[in-house]
Amino acid sequence: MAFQGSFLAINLLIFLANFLAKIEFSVSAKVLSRTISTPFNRTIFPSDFLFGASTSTYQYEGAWNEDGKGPSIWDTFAHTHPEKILDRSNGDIALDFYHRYKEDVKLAKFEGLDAFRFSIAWTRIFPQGKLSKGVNQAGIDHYNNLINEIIALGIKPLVTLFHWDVPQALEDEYLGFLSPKIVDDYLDFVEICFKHFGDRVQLWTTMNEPWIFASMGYDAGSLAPGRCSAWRNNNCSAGNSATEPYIVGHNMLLAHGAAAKLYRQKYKPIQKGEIGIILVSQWFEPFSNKQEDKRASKRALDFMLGWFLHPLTYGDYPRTMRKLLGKRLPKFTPKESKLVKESFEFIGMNYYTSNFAAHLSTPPNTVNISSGTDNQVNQTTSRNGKLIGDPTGVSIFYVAPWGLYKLLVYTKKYYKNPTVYVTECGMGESDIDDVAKGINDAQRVDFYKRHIKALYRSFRDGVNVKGFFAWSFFDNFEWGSGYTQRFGINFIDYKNNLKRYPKRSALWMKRFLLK
Ligand SMILES: N=C(CCCS[C@@H]1CC(=O)N(Cc2ccccc2)C1=O)N[C@@H]1O[C@H](CO[C@@H]2OC[C@@H](O)[C@H](O)[C@H]2O)[C@@H](O)[C@H](O)[C@H]1O
Repeated sequence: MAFQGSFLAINLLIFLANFLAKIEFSVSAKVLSRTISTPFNRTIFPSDFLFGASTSTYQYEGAWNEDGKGPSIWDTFAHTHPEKILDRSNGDIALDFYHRYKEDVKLAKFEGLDAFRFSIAWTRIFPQGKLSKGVNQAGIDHYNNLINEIIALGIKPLVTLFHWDVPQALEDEYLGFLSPKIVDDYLDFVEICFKHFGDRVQLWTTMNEPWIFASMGYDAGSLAPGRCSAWRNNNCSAGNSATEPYIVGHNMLLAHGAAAKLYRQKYKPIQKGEIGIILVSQWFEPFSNKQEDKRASKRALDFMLGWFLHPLTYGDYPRTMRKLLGKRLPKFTPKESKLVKESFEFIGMNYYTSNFAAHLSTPPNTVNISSGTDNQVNQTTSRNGKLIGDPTGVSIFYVAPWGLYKLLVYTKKYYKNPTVYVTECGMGESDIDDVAKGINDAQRVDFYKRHIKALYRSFRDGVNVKGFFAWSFFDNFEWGSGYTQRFGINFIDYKNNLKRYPKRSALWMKRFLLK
């Protein structure tokens, strides 16, 4: 197998890692004393703190039409809109994780991971999206085998039930999450998962990043299903960037609430697991000490994190959204508000980068309206000529570990200190094809050292954080960027049978985890 085939390479890498790690772990006491005592390894966190790595179906599995799987909107989107993918690629094969998961999970074990996050493809379970159109036993078998492989190696599965791959059949029938009809079909799907996998899965998340799905899929039109207003000129066949993101976000919250209610009433009493939802936010640093910029920062956080976490915590959208959006923002009925409020045991938080937030002096655009500008914030990545953080291979991401700390402390302060798992955190490089260059990811080692220290500071300051998952376990299909961006702690050689190679960051993680 590819992993065994590169075992010699790994031994050489371990030697390199040992040499480098002696440098990287001997962080000077002065530097650490300001934040944490030496040594810098997992023992500074509680023994049950989970360190893991994250993946997702469409970005990893491939086998897009194998073993009875039906098409998702991502299969359709990537096949019909190759122009929206930087390298015109798709996830038909991806990393072939569908067939190679046994060796891949063994690599996760080798690297010392406590937990492994993956998502379940709705259309492997319901090829036509709904129970009445048939259950695909081969899909159930696949995820049973994957979960059994993970458990057998003593690793904890953290399962994402929906990572953007809506069944195409439901998009065709009623436009997917634009319709409240999806709640019942989603509920049938998650119930099959609870029933068949819940005896071994203790950490469930209902969906990944509703903010990105709603904003990129229905405002920008850059991700599936690729809907947007005509004025965006983004080759969208239909859509309304001013209203559809909020309709979709609302139905996602209702679907989440219904799933959480089902789990808590019917499965949790027996299976004793926990259910949450995965949100994403940047940190928004006020551009200046001016009150208007501090208000802009709060507004930006309301429109990205609060859009979902405020209803989940308090039962309604943030006041700023209500005030600025008026009728464009759906209302919760009393029953819906009750369904959504406190409908989680933990929050998954995905963090990548920070922006400066400044008051927008120009009046809002009242002609070409989009959810992306509704917050009336001028977001920048530099201030007075100084970048917000070190640049990375992804033009919109800068290294800002302090932003993770601030975001977590903000969540503690404004959202009742929920239990949090950082379910994605990572950086990307671009235009790397050479294995030797790709595995020597010194910046990513520095990225993880700095972000785990920031995480520790938040933990020490009372944030109820329970885990940290790297995005991503492997380089993978990065949506609109295709395979041009690499976020993995393990390298994929796309030019040589998708061979896997641990990067320096994976070997650093292994030593940090004392494995
Ligand atoms: N990155 C995010 C959201 C970050 C929000 S911050 C900012 C806002 C925004 O529109 N984008 C672009 C974007 C677009 C699509 C997906 C992700 C990110 C941002 O990165 N989510 C996670 O990002 C991971 C990395 O996403 C990459 O981020 C950089 C983009 O250039 C690239 O296309 C995307 O795949 C995905 O692989 C995971 O599936 C997804 O859960």
